[in-house]
This record gives sequence, structure tokens and C-alpha cells, in this order.
Amino acid sequence: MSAHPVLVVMGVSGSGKSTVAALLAGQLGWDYLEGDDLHPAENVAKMSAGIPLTDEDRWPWLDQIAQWISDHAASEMPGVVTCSALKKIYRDRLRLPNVIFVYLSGSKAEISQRLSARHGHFMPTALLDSQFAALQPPSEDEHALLVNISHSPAQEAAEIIQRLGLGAH
Ligand SMILES: Nc1ncnc2c1ncn2[C@@H]1O[C@H](COP(=O)(O)OP(=O)(O)O)[C@@H](O)[C@H]1O
Ligand SMILES: O=C(O)[C@H](O)[C@@H](O)[C@H](O)[C@H](O)COP(=O)(O)O
Repeated sequence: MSAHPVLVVMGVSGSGKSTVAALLAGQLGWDYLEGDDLHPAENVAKMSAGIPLTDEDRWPWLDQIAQWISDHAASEMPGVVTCSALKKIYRDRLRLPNVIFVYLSGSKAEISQRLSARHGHFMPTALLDSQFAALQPPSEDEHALLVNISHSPAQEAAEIIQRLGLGAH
């Protein structure tokens, strides 16, 4: 593992990326980027209207996240960033040597329930089907850390810190 890793917390909308990543960054004292904040207004408008993003919509956004990761590598700073990173080609774009993917995995039923209870967010629950259709869970050779989302956010953050051996830093 890089001495200054960047954790990319990934998964479909509603899997808990923002909640868990904010806890992680706070506990580790690392820089934090909410990847959704880098979506251009057109992407947000599309998703708000219930239209799934295409690869073309996502590339410029992924490039910006990749830039954040590479800036952190260059300045030897660890960090935590949220990014759905649903497809392998997207992760390949982000896969710098300092990156560790943390994949929040759960069933559509469980995530749908959480999205229905989430308010004040642009992403409609109706887009969950297309999120799962696009999702290519990381394969073994991607060495992602798979985390089951049925635990509490605090338990998930503690599990990630423990499994990556970050507690002693
Ligand atoms: N482990 C968890 N257990 C219960 N609820 C959760 C958990 N993680 C997240 N949530 C809730 O589920 C919703 C989606 O989480 P969020 O962090 O916004 O997901 P994402 O960033 O992946 O879209 C939020 O309302 C959040 O409070
Ligand atoms: O690639 C995508 O289709 C989007 O990035 C999507 O996966 C993401 O989830 C949205 O930005 C909504 O934001 P939340 O993940 O916070 O729901």
C-alpha cells in the first residue's frame, strides 16, 4: 500500500458512500472530497430529471476526480473521495498507484429503502435500476476492499480502518 493512500469509496447511489467516507476522513484526519460536487450542472440536471448518465457524461467528471487523486499523490497527501465508479473502465481511469477502492456492497432492496428515506438530495430512487445495470462489481484482481453495508456507518468505518491497517497511523 502507498504510504499516502487515497481511498475511493465506491458503489451505487445510496450505498452509503458519503456517510461512510466522511466518517473515515474525519477519523483519519485526511482530506475529503465529495465526488458528486464535481458533477457539472448538466449531469445533476439529467439525474434530477431521472435520466441516467452516459459514459460521455461521466468521463469529464471522472477526469476531475482523477486529477484530485493525482494532486494528492504528487503532494504525498492521503485522502478519501466518494465516486460511484460503477464500471471497470471508470475505475481504470482512477487507478493510480496511491488508490485503494473501498466497495460498499448491498442489495437493491436495502439500498432502495435507504434512498426512499433520504431527503434533500437530487438523485431519485427511480435511477437505482440503472445504477445496478451499470454496476460491475470489482473483480478479485482489482484488490478492492468489499464492505457489506448492512452494518452501521460507524461499524463500517471502523472495519475499513482495521482491515486496511490504518489505525496505527
Ligand atoms: N450503514 C448505514 N446504515 C443505515 N443507513 C445508512 C447507512 N449508510 C448510509 N445510510 C443512509 O442511507 C442514505 C444513503 O447514504 P449516502 O451516504 O447518501 O449514500 P451515497 O453517498 O452512496 O449516495 C442516507 O440517508 C444515509 O443516512
Ligand atoms: O455515475 C453516476 O451515475 C453518478 O455518479 C451516480 O452514481 C451518483 O450516485 C450520483 O452522483 C448521485 O449521488 P449519490 O451517489 O450521492 O446518490
